[in-house]
Amino acid sequence: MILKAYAKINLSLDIVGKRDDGYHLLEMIMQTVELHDEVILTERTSGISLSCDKAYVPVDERNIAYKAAKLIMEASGLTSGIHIHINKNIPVAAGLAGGSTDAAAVLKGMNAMFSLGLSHEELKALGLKLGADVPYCLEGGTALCEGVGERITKLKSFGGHVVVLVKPPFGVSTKDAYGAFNLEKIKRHVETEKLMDSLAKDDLNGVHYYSRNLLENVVIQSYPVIKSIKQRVVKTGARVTLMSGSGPTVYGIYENKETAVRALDELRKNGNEVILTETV
Ligand SMILES: C[C@](O)(CO)[C@H](O)COP(=O)(O)OP(=O)(O)OC[C@H]1O[C@@H](n2ccc(N)nc2=O)[C@H](O)[C@@H]1O
Ligand SMILES: Nc1ncnc2c1ncn2[C@@H]1O[C@H](COP(=O)(O)OP(=O)(O)OP(=O)(O)O)[C@@H](O)[C@H]1O
Repeated sequence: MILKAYAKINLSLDIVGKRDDGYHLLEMIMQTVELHDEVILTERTSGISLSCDKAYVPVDERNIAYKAAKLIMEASGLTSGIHIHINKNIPVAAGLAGGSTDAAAVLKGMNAMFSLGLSHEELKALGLKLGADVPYCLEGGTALCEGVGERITKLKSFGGHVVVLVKPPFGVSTKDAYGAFNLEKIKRHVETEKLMDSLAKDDLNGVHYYSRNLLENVVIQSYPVIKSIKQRVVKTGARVTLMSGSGPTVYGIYENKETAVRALDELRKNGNEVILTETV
């Protein structure tokens, strides 16, 4: 079974509280982009094995796709085994939910492949055990995500917009990004309702005005280059520019493909990985 595991960008990320276990309560708008990993599932007699076309991705129990297979096997009592192969196209530790989306694909794929009969809600509950972004990855599209990310409200699709992703040559740990954040210092939160209105009207001026990510400033403190990448993305004509998730990927949303294509060479300087994609 071959599955497409799509990346996401954050059109916003607001932090509204903190749980006793250290997890942050969020209000964020997530958007799927066309960029995806390919996850190939093959039945084997027993056990779990994993391979990946990129050497820097772990292929043992540390891989979240491996953990997803283990979890769904335990939850369903499945005795057959599985081989997972990942063709990795999504940059790693990038704020694009690369690992979470592979895990979501394994949960969804194995449920279908072995007719395990788990409901969508049951899959989401299993996904949440693996990571806060997994329930959204099972859903996809344009969505408001609350709680730690698991309370999902589907929104009118903001699909069809041209996006350029700019990933500088380093990763950011999600844990460190949240760890550096101080809620008491925040004076102005994201105007999520207004952003949702702008998205529903496909109003790029409004999206530009209201899209915000509260992790952006804390991550820029450690990696100031993210700020200059944002400025460069704006200069190439992007209508909306923001850091995705816990970073370091910065994205630009462009009015049309021609402007985006012209931006690619300029943004590729300084060792950045640059990917042309679109919202879906
Ligand atoms: C930054 C985002 O990608 C935005 O969508 C997510 O909030 C992160 O989701 P994720 O990578 O699936 O996160 P997890 O793997 O569950 O958690 C990694 C670490 O991030 C922090 N974390 C994560 C989610 C959340 N709502 N609050 C947090 O404080 C915790 O310290 C946790 O140990
Ligand atoms: N299937 C996987 N794909 C990519 N990275 C994985 C995978 N499984 C485990 N990892 C490890 O997880 C870490 C985070 O990578 P990932 O790409 O999931 O981060 P991210 O894009 O920032 O995710 P998020 O946006 O959900 O925080 C990396 O250090 C990587 O080695």
